[in-house]
Amino acid sequence: MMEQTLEQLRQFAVDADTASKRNLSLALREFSYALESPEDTTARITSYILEAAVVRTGIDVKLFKCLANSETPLRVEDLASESGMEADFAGRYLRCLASFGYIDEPSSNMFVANNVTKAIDDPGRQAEIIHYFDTVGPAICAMPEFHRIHGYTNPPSATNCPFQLAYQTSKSAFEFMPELSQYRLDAFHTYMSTRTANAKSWLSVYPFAQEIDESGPSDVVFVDVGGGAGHQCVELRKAFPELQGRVIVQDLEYPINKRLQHPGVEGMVHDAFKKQPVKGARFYYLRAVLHDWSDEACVSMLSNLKPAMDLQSRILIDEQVLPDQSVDRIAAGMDLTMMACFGSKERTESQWKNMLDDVGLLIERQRRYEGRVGYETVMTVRKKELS
Ligand SMILES: C[S@@+](CC[C@H](N)C(=O)[O-])C[C@H]1O[C@@H](n2cnc3c(N)ncnc32)[C@H](O)[C@@H]1O
Repeated sequence: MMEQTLEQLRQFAVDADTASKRNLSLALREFSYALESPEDTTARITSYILEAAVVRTGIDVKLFKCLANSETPLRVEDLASESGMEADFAGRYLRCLASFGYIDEPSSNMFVANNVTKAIDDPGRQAEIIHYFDTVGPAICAMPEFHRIHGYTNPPSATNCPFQLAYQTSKSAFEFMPELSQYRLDAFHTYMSTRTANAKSWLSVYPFAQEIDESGPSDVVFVDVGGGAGHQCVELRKAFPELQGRVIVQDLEYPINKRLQHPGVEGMVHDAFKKQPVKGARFYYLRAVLHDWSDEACVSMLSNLKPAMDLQSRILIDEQVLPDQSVDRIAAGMDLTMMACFGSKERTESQWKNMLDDVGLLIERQRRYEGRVGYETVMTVRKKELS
C-alpha cells in the first residue's frame, strides 16, 4: 500500500504541472512537519546553516560536477582524488550530503547523483548559491543582533540595515560591493545574468515586436537601467537582429566596465539617482532594481527618470508583485533578504501603485510570467498626465 502510494507520488512529481507540484510540495511539507518530534524540529532548524555550508564546500571542490558527470555510483576514494579532498574528509562530507538528500548513497562508500545533484550542477545556480552564502549570508546572520539594537521596526535606510553591521561599514551594499573579492563580484554578476524568472525571458511575456513602432538608427529603443552585465540588451539584440535604433545598458562603473560586449549594445555609466541623460527612449527597463530600494529612494530614482520620458516612452518594471495573502516562502524570504541587505522590500500591487502614484506614474498593464508562483510581472508604466 505504502509502496504503491510512493510510486504514484514519484510519477506525479514527473508528470504534474508547476502549480500542482507546488501544491503537493506544500502538502508534503505540512505532512513532514506533522511527523516531526519537537527534537526533530529543532534539529531541522539548527542544521540549516550547516547544510548550506556543506553544499557551498561541495561546489568549491566540484563534487556535484563529478557526480553529475558519472552514470554509475562512484567510490569515496575516486571522488576524493578527483576533487582534491583527503579520503576520510571526503567520506564525512559525502555522507552528510547524502543524509540531507543532495546525493544518493546506493551502497556503503558509494555515491551517485540524484535530481538535486544535477540541479546544483549548473554554473548559474552555483553562482546564486555562492552569492547568497558568501555575500548575503553575513547580512542575514546579522539580522537578530541588528533588530535587537535598532528595535523591531523596518531598517531606516540602505546605509543602516543588517548589511552594515555584518560588514562593519557605513556604505550601502552597492557602494561596498566593489570592495568585495573579484570572486564574489563575479558570482553576483553570473547569478544576475543567468537568472530569469522561472527560466523564462521577459520577452516571453512582453509582446515586444507588437509594441515597438518603426524606429530609425538614432532613436533610442531600449535603456536597461541598472542592467548589470547588459544581458537583457544582448538578449534583445539576438531576438530582434533587424531592430533599428539604440540599445543601451546603464549601471554603476564596475558592472559597466565588466559588461558583455555585443554589437549594437552601448554601455553607459549612469547613477540612476541622477537625472536620466537619455531622452525619449521607447522603453526604460528596470528589472530587480527597485526592490533594492526603499519607497523614498524609488521615488527619487523614478523622479529623475520621468522628465526624460516623451509621449511614447514607457517604463517596464520587471519585478515580483506579491499577493496580499499566503505569500510563497521564497518570495517572503526574498523580501526579508532585501531588508537585510538594502533596507528595502518586495511589494504588493497596492504598494507598487502607491509608490508610483507619488511620482505621477501609473501602471498601464501587468503581464505575469507563468511559473512556480507567478509573482514575477512585467508592469508597463506611463506618466499619469497622459490620461
Ligand atoms: C539586483 S541587480 C539587477 C541587475 C539587472 N537589472 C538584472 O535583472 O539582472 C541591481 C543592479 O542595480 C545596479 N545599481 C545599484 N545602484 C545603482 C545606481 N545608483 N545607479 C544605477 N544602477 C545601480 C547594481 O549595480 C546592479 O547591477
